Amino acid sequence: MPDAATTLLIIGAGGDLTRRLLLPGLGSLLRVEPDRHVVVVGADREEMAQEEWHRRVRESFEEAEAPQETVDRVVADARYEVTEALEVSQLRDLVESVEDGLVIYFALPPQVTVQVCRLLEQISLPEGTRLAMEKPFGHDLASAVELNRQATRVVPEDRIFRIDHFLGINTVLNLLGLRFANRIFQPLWSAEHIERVDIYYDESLALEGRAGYYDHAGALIDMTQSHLLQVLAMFAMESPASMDHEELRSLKAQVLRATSLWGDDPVVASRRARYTAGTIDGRQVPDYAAEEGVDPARGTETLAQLTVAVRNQRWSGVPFVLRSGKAMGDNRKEIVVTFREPSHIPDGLHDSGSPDQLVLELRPGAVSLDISINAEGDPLDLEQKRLHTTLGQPRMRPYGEVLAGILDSNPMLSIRGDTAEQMWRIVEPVLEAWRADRVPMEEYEAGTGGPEGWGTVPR
Ligand SMILES: O=C1O[C@H](COP(=O)(O)O)[C@@H](O)[C@H](O)[C@H]1O
Repeated sequence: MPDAATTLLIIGAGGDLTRRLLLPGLGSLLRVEPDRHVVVVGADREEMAQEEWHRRVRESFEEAEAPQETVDRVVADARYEVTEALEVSQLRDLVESVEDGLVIYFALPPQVTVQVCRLLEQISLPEGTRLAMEKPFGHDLASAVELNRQATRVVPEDRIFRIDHFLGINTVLNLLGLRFANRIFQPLWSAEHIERVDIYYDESLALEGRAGYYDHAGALIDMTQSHLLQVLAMFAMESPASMDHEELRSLKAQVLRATSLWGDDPVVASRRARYTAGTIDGRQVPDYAAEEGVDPARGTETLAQLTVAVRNQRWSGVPFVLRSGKAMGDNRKEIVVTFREPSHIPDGLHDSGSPDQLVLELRPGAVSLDISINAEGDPLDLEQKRLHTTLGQPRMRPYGEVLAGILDSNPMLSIRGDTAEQMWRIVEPVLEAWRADRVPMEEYEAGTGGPEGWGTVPR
């Protein structure tokens, strides 16, 4: 951890993301590394009293259980600047008011981020300035290309940090250890032994007051285009020689370049649905179209399923099914690896009839192996049994891990520009097909497992 101070300048500091994720994430990092020297400067166009900013920072840090001494020190250095970031003179004043190593954190929608980047080009930034950007990076492939072009005119690519907090989730990072430090899995990790891979991120949460953002994004952009494709890349990439960030990011980019829609057809490869009124854990959830702030005419999906192929020698013919939804009955957040049938089962051995499966629970963290063994009775009668272990508690919140990387100038847990473009390339045909209504919008009752028949691989 470097001794030098970093200024974390959050543009869009008044928004929901700063309060819900960024400040608590930073607090959790300070819990683990209480001596870190960071000056938190919030900037937004709305007036906010310094006391109010200090209160928000303090509350978030305390909630994350950062030590009191650290909280007091960081709060004392923190400040808020009323700034219209789309005014170049105000932006210049803001940047010039910062003394120490600067990270500009765009807690803004992509359309605004690109405009601020354009203005930054006209401003002389302190040496070594880093940019950190929230997803989505652009709203389609063309805008992602433009955002990348614009951002790299401000600072070089290795100083741009595109945030994906899933890369800071311990169970996602654990894919590296599980795959590359265990002889037992290395030879099995290919189409020769694996029949299919399902990546689920079903949430029982519904809109939670986020219609302003979510109704424009939908499940596909909110989760699949970003987080789930990153999980897929971690799952399917080739083996690195070391944990070098450039190598890891290149291997992820390589696998995403090889990824395309199943059957090369968005109609075959995708499904979408929206929740209707229902009950989740005794809580009444209204029809999505009736949620506050939703424009029913927009036709936003709250559940998306995408089947993709990774077209290389390792994965040829294996479907990867990516699914995520809101207002689901279960918080099913896991990767299910289904192995092929054994090549031969001796006559007289009574198999369980169920395939071997490795289940990697992302939240909460656990690993299970479902295999056929004799549990009781006739020793030649097999049944499916689960070997199960839970993972330890994460040392900090995912945003804390990601922020540590940014503050230390280590891009390992952030998305490289070419990768962001690849993720849009994969989903863009689906978005077009959905806009043209070529894929029906299905419905599911809130609190259920989604429409019937999902989860099967399309033919
Ligand atoms: O980025 C997002 O992620 C969350 C799910 O991640 P979690 O760490 O909170 O489980 C999702 O609910 C949200 O809609 C999305 O924007």
